[in-house]
Amino acid sequence: MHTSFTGPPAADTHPTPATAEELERHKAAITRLGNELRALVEAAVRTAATPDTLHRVAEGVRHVTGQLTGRRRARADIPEVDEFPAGTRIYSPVTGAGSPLAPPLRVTPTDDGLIGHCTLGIAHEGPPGYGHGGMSAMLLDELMGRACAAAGAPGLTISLQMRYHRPVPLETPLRILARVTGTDHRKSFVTGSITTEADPATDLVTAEGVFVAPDPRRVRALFPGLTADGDPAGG
Ligand SMILES: CCCCCCCCCCCC(=O)SCCNC(=O)CCNC(=O)[C@H](O)C(C)(C)COP(=O)(O)OP(=O)(O)OC[C@H]1O[C@@H](n2cnc3c(N)ncnc32)[C@H](O)[C@@H]1OP(=O)(O)O
Repeated sequence: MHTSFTGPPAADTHPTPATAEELERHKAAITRLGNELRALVEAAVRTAATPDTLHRVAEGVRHVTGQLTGRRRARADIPEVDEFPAGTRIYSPVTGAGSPLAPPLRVTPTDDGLIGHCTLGIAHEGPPGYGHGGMSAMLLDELMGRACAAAGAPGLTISLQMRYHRPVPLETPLRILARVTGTDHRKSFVTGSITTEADPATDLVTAEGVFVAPDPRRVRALFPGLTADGDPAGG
């Protein structure tokens, strides 16, 4: 089990979860906080509250933030609830239930790749009422990278070619697909697309990417939180 937190224990924290049940409890708590944070972010970018109210809320948020800064994981640590690189990434800005940045994208396998489902909010806006192009790239980069991992060749993006055919509507259920189309040594070639759930025949965004499984001699340096066999470090 990976011990992901460092620094002195604080009085308001609990010991690192060790059992599967405790890990599930920890995941549920992280997810609950993520849900509340996403609601806060969406409310913050939508509100028409007065400056006085915004100042008052900002004070409250500052107080809340102060409750989470006592005990932190180090930058490259892999959270113990994660299954890196192919499974749960609980703080991923794309799929992470615990990240206020993530829609979050829910990923399931298909016959030949992966499918993701999410709905973008006003916090992800580019053109008024539509998704930011960088969000589309982030959704596709993540799902295409996960498709490589699901195919047994986890890798990092070395190129991502985006094509924006039509704007991506906000507050509309989306369907994202990713599929590995070929491999060449450590390289995987991957395609992806974004459509709405309601009209899966109309591509809004498509992408072609190349992902490279890092040279095994470089993996340790790139990801110090992993052991040589690819499992999270820490016993
Ligand atoms: C455990 C996994 C966890 C995987 C964890 C997955 C998390 C998914 C996250 C979502 C996806 C991301 O955001 S990924 C983050 C964005 N991407 C990155 O930061 C990657 C930055 N790039 C790198 O660090 C490096 O290029 C690596 C590690 C990917 C590859 O380095 P390497 O292992 O030393 O490999 P190297 O021998 O140089 O290259 C192998 C082949 O790929 C080609 N190649 C390498 N880099 C490039 C490049 N930038 N542009 C063009 N081609 C390139 C080389 O020419 C060579 O082709 P040939 O001569 O054999 O033909």
